[in-house]
Amino acid sequence: MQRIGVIGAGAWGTALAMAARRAGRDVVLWAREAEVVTAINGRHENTPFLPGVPLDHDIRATGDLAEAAQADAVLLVTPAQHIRATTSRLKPLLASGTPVVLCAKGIEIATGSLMTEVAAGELPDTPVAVLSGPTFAAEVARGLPTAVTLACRDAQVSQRLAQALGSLTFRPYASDDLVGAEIGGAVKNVLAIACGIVAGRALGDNARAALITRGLAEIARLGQSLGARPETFMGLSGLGDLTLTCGSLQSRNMSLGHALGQGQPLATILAGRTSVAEGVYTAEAVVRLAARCQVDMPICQAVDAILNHGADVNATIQSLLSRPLKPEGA
Ligand SMILES: NC(=O)C1=CN([C@@H]2O[C@H](COP(=O)(O)OP(=O)(O)OC[C@H]3O[C@@H](n4cnc5c(N)ncnc54)[C@H](OP(=O)(O)O)[C@@H]3O)[C@@H](O)[C@H]2O)C=CC1
Ligand SMILES: O=C(CO)COP(=O)(O)O
Repeated sequence: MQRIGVIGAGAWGTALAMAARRAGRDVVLWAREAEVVTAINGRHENTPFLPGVPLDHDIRATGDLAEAAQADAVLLVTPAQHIRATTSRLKPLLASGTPVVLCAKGIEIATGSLMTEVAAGELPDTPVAVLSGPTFAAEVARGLPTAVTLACRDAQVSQRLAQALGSLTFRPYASDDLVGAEIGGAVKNVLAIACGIVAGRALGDNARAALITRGLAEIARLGQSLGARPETFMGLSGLGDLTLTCGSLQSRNMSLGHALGQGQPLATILAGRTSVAEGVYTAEAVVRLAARCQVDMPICQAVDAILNHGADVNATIQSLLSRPLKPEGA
């Protein structure tokens, strides 16, 4: 797998392009916006989405999807709500058998589909993998040590992808639990908003630690109801990503929650941002999925109530604190 096509030149697609270059791969990076192509090819910086990070001069940005699709493997890194449209455009351009790695963290609002379900619908004969874990894009782009889960049903594909992307500072751990990996990545964004709200209300680190712990239980309950393995949630795509994203304002989701906690209206927060906070879109999808699976997820329900139903932050926190206590394992 020498040629890697990266579809989506946001912060994460750009960082993964850098990781693939560090692994010695030839990289073509597709961007939807011409200004991103120009910035990367001309100034070797993704100024709109990853400013201040020098990029490898051999990363070739393009606005031609076909060019990025002519690869030995494709990393799909557009935001979750755009994955279906992007895979639909990719389908006629992809050579048969080219592995597609799903790198977006979210659930499709319109259908409640996981990213692997979207890919199965649009690219039925394509081997897919899920890449997810504790990975702030700027740190990966700068070559700081990072480890991720790389889940794929086909162990050989997983091994080839890990060899293609792995390096001293980017360590893919193989798994075959795709559902577990993507549920962890999607739900942690909602929980990060909750932790941001707690931090923004200055409720303390004890409360944030309790929220992370109870939130991990919610992730595991939902994931296991969908057939995921419990041990996956103790791994990089579960506990690893949850603790990273719930512990740093580098997280777009946590920083959005922090602003909510400080009383800023959601519309005002979103108006001031160009980057995506997937939890804003995933919260409603998680609540609907949990209802279908008959799984109790009070923290995610609370975030959805605040984001989408005008619930008051203080009243929602009080309501969560007033819930009847359960045995710890429940
Ligand atoms: N940033 C990070 O640290 C990490 C992000 N991720 C995940 O990666 C995914 C991508 O996020 P990220 O790279 O951060 O994105 P950014 O917030 O950096 O940038 C937004 C991206 O969305 C793209 N976009 C906006 N509208 C559309 C559209 N209609 N069709 C296709 N693309 C569109 C933009 O492309 P354009 O400018 O061309 O419109 C741009 O690439 C998300 O699911 C995120 O959760 C995962 C791990 C780490
Ligand atoms: O997924 C990420 C880290 O693993 C990035 O988190 P945010 O999308 O909250 O910035």
